[in-house]
Amino acid sequence: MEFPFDVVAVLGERVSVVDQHLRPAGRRGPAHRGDLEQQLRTVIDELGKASAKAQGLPAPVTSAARMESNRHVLYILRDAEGRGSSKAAVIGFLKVGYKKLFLLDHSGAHNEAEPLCVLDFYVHESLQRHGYGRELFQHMLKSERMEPWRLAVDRPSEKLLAFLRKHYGLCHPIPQVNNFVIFEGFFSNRPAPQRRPPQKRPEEEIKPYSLPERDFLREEAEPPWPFNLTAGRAGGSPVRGSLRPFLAERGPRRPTGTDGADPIRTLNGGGEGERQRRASSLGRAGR
Ligand SMILES: CC(=O)SCCNC(=O)CCNC(=O)[C@H](O)C(C)(C)COP(=O)(O)OP(=O)(O)OC[C@H]1O[C@@H](n2cnc3c(N)ncnc32)[C@H](O)[C@@H]1OP(=O)(O)O
Repeated sequence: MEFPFDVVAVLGERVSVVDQHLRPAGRRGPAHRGDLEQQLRTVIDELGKASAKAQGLPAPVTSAARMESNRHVLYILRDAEGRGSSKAAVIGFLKVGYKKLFLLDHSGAHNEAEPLCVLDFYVHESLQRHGYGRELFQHMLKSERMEPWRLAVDRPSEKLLAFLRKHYGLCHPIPQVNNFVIFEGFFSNRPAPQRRPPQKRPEEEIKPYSLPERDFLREEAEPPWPFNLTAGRAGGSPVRGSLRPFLAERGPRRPTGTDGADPIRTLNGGGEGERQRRASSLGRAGR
């Protein structure tokens, strides 16, 4: 994907990491340069549009404005300097972020968790199946100190499911009632690597509970059973402290709750009647 400006100056590194401040680490030159900031916004908006088009979505789930209002991280991969075009080109991007979710384990018990989620992923059509997606994904895993089986994926496309199967052996999804997909190993007790605890940040506005990234694309307002039975609607759900401190203090982050609680908390196992309702609910789940 080419732009009428030098993306090397805009993005800096080959894989640039962008957070809500829209200032890629490693970019050369002054930190605040209006033209570079505007160009970065253009790059993010165009990538978001291309990804939405590739996935057949009615609207982009990634834009500069949405980045500013969420604690997500974008990994943007660019071409080598001077290869093909003197201005270099953008190859693709991967967007991740932590979300509070209710997830079902193998036994059908509900677990409250806050996993790192894959929210949007795109490689330019002309460059797919050349290993660039894997390069981006590997960079993200290393940077976030994350194992692939600990990720939740927001409504993965068939291409992404094939990608995860091929590169990470993720082929046994655990059925969920929301649109997130998790895989075998998500609930395993394999110890996660030690992470530096995040620094405290002032309280910020609390986001709706378990709100999938793409929910704004749907008209459906009511969360699926059984989550519509808890304290009212999504915004009224219980919240465990402030949201995870994010990239202002960028550094390794723990997958655990900020209150030190177990990151995956079983809510209930359910009785027989509940299991039957859950089974029928699972049958209704869609993308
Ligand atoms: C949560 C979400 O973001 S869901 C949306 C995911 N994004 C999309 O579907 C947008 C369109 N697709 C893409 O942009 C890319 O194909 C990505 C991002 C999914 C993968 O990036 P790529 O650079 O193609 O991946 P990479 O080259 O590293 O790996 C290739 C593997 O990915 C999978 N894959 C990539 N393209 C396809 C395809 N057209 N059909 C089936 N599988 C595919 C395959 O497993 C492939 O291996 P193979 O060629 O041996 O069959």
